[in-house]
Amino acid sequence: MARTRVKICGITRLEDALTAIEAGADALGFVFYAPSPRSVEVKQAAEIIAQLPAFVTTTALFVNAEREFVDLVIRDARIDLLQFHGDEDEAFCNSFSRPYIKALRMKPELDLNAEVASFSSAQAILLDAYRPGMPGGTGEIFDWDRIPEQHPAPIILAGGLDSGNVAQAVAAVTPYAVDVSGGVEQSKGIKDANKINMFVNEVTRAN
Ligand SMILES: O=C(O)c1ccccc1N[C@@H]1O[C@H](COP(=O)(O)O)[C@@H](O)[C@H]1O
Repeated sequence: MARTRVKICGITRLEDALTAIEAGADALGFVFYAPSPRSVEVKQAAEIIAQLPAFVTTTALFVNAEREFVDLVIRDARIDLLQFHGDEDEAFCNSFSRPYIKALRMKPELDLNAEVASFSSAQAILLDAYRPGMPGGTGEIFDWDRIPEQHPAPIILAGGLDSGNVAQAVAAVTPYAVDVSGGVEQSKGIKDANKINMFVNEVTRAN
């Protein structure tokens, strides 16, 4: 079985980015969604990213952003991958000069196979908890049994993960990667080094 990749999302400070990389994270996420408490300015993200070592994937998270804004972020920050967390359709997601992952929120009525099929150009599908009125970052888990054993695409598991449940999540779902934000924070937008280290260690232990 391939090693489960780890993405730490909601980075707002260089020290948190470097802590995550030192701990062994594969990818960092930057939230370009103003209502989020983890939202970053483009300049702020660009300055952090410019100081990162090689071989770390940088991800820009958007929620129903204007095309011009996505292009501006790509232009001004060294972004490797886009993450669309809103109601964007495949044509929009696939129209930029970067690969993308599409987040699907696990609404009770969601037809997962059909949704995944409608984003066949995505590099991976991120599955997150559903809470009405919140596009993500809920800190809540969902019923992992809803994910079929045969994954229709590479799955990034998200939603309420922390060092106390991530090993169980990896064992249950065998995702391509896990994504965490709130579970490794000391306060909104500020990461906790101990929590990051414990989280990555738990993923490693589960592999
Ligand atoms: O983190 C946010 O504030 C956020 C806002 C809007 C959309 C997505 C957001 N975060 C993503 O949500 C999931 C789960 O987060 P958590 O671990 O439950 O806090 C993750 O992919 C975050 O990147």
